[in-house]
Amino acid sequence: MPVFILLPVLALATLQWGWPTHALFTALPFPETPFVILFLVAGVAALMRQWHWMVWLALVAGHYWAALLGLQQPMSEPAVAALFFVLPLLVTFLMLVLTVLPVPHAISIPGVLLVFACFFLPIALVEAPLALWLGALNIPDFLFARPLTTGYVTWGQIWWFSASLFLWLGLVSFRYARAAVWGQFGVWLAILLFYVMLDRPNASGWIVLAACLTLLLTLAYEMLRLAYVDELTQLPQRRALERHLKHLGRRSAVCMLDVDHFKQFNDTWGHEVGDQVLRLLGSILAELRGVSAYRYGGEEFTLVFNHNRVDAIKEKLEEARQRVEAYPLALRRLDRPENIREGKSRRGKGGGPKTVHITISLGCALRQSGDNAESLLKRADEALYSAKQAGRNQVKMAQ
Ligand SMILES: Nc1nc2c(ncn2[C@@H]2O[C@H](COP(=O)(O)OP(=O)(O)OP(=O)(O)O)[C@@H](O)[C@H]2O)c(=O)[nH]1
Repeated sequence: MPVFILLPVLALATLQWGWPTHALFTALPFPETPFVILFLVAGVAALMRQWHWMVWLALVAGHYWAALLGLQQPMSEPAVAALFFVLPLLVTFLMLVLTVLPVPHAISIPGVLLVFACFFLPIALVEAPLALWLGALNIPDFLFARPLTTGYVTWGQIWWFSASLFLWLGLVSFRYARAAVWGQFGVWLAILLFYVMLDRPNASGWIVLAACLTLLLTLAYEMLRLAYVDELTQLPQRRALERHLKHLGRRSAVCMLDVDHFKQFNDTWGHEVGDQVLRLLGSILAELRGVSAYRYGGEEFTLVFNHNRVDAIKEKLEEARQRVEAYPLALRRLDRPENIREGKSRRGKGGGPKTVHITISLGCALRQSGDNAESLLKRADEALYSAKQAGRNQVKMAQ
């Protein structure tokens, strides 16, 4: 899980509380540091074609500018207190919307408009008569009360932040456990931290640095996954396998496996269902303990064992074969009727979605003296070929 993406924010929070007077926090290298860092990260994101981060960078920049313009005066001024109350609510809301809804490409007209909106909306709040609006809304007084003797955070903000925190935790743990959402969560945490450490020197600048570092880590993690992880099955792909094979121990084994009659399966059920099968196979292989699974390419997968105990290897491969064979694959989507009337007439006639079963063949080679990665894979491939010849749905060990 890419939790480490939150490290910059957690480190800043820890340092701020542990060593609030540390020289690091007394000054930034130069006043424009946050904007320079924002442009640098935007440059890296553009170089990597990760345009979706532009909207987030615009929002962080807009928030920073709004904080510089509106939150540098005493909190006793009603306009400042109102901005302090409303700005985090707006930014949190925008961040949640940007995480949940699809964002247009940043180099399209809607994308550019969104980048501008995310930058200027927080700044526009500085000029808006917020104190007047809040007064007209008849918000209960206790929401403006401060529960802590230090700092300025109000009960209203605490409620809002807590509700948002639950939403974020739901997003990162259930629907999307992707690095991008952890990065977005990290940026939000950085903004949250700003309101807690508002009275510290250069708080707004340090928050921008923490948010930018979070985005950089997210970018690095996303790029690493792009290079090493197969998008369809979520297994490490061939490049990762090659690295593993380079450092293979003397006692090891490699197994090649592929789906039986997969061409026929694709022709019968369509490529999309074929993809569904590969995804399922990926998740079954990923769950096997004591073995590293890779997508070799197409419908071929590779398993690498860091030992050469034949019985244990055979048992594990047999376990994989049986699990795949026993798994009932529901063909819900393709079984869906062409028109509504047909669908209605079928309903209630029982049966549920059609299920199919697939099988795999496996060939395994134990590493022998003089074997290199290439020869080992070749022998495993030959064993796979003999499993196919022997009737498929079985395990064969190379001689
Ligand atoms: N859906 C889907 N199909 C793929 C993918 N990669 C490769 N294939 C298909 O896998 C099939 C492989 O077919 P073959 O190599 O002839 O093997 P097979 O039909 O499985 O026959 P045997 O291996 O002898 O049992 C081809 O039809 C490819 O199009 C993929 O990512 N998705």
